[in-house]
Amino acid sequence: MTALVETHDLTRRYGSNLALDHLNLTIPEGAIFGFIGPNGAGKTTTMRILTTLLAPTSGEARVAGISVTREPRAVRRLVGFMPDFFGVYDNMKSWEYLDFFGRAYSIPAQRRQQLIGELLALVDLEHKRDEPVMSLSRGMKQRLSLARSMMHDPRLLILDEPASGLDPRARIELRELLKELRAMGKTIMISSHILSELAEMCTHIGIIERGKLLAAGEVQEILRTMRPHRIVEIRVVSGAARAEELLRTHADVLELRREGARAESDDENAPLDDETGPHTLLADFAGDEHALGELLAMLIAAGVRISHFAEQSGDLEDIFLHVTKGVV
Ligand SMILES: Nc1ncnc2c1ncn2[C@@H]1O[C@H](COP(=O)(O)OP(=O)(O)OP(=O)(O)O)[C@@H](O)[C@H]1O
Repeated sequence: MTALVETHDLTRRYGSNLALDHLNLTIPEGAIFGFIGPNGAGKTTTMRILTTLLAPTSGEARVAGISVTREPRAVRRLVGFMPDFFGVYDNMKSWEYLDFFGRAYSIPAQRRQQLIGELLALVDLEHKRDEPVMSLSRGMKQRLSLARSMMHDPRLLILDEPASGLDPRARIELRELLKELRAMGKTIMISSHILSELAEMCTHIGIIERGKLLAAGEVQEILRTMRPHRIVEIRVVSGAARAEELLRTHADVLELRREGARAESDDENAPLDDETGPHTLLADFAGDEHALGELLAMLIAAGVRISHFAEQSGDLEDIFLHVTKGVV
């Protein structure tokens, strides 16, 4: 994949406050890139620079190879921005709101009409076409704002905290919408604190803190490299006591837990009884993929019957805490 966004030593100061500190970021074309960081990490600052709303103190940022500082007008044609707050114009109807921005982009009247219809359909707001913007729910306003950011058919969509303040249903709708946009060939950069939300909808993530990029790459790759070791979930239908015995003495099993077991439980050390099963065991496993295959074969050869044997996916929340340990 070629990079649509590239920053090189991007730095921004507000007085003595270093908001971005030599940030080197790459977003491949076609990616949904999740930009994760705690409050004040520098997410909005980065996004404002990429949308040409803010100048960097030093360093370079390019969209499709075009410099945001040298050719801002050309960059603006490529980028759609949805800020973390919804603009005013409350008295306008939904279609008028889009029409207003369409005029600002000098889109001819006839094309504008058609485009407004298409965009309202895309964000599922056709039924609100003639409703005043102020009567829309927060989720609907977000979607209208997203439609607005797409009026000029940008290649890159930059969405600042689009999931904040949305109820779970509106979040799912947003996620579906992002998938659709990706299928349309858009590259999307999205910021959030809601890490587990991003894991499901992003192809790539970058973790930023205090203006520095701590980790970046494909979601699966980050999950793999950032996790110290894998947790294997094993559901045992019969032979649980034998399974536990074998796992406890296995060199690659660093720790073994019974799912649902309480640490203070009296019978924690009593052998597992198949009558009360099936039992789920969680093994903290330090071996590689090959060793994992061997482990399964060994359990089966020992007569243990297993209905489920899988690596826990681990979520971004864990990784985020791991990467930013003690610094947040
Ligand atoms: N206009 C400004 N003037 C002075 N300092 C600013 C300004 N905008 C941002 N900052 C500072 O720059 C740093 C980065 O802020 P930024 O808004 O980019 O972070 P963020 O990751 O988007 O945070 P949040 O998740 O809270 O929106 C913070 O320390 C913030 O206080």
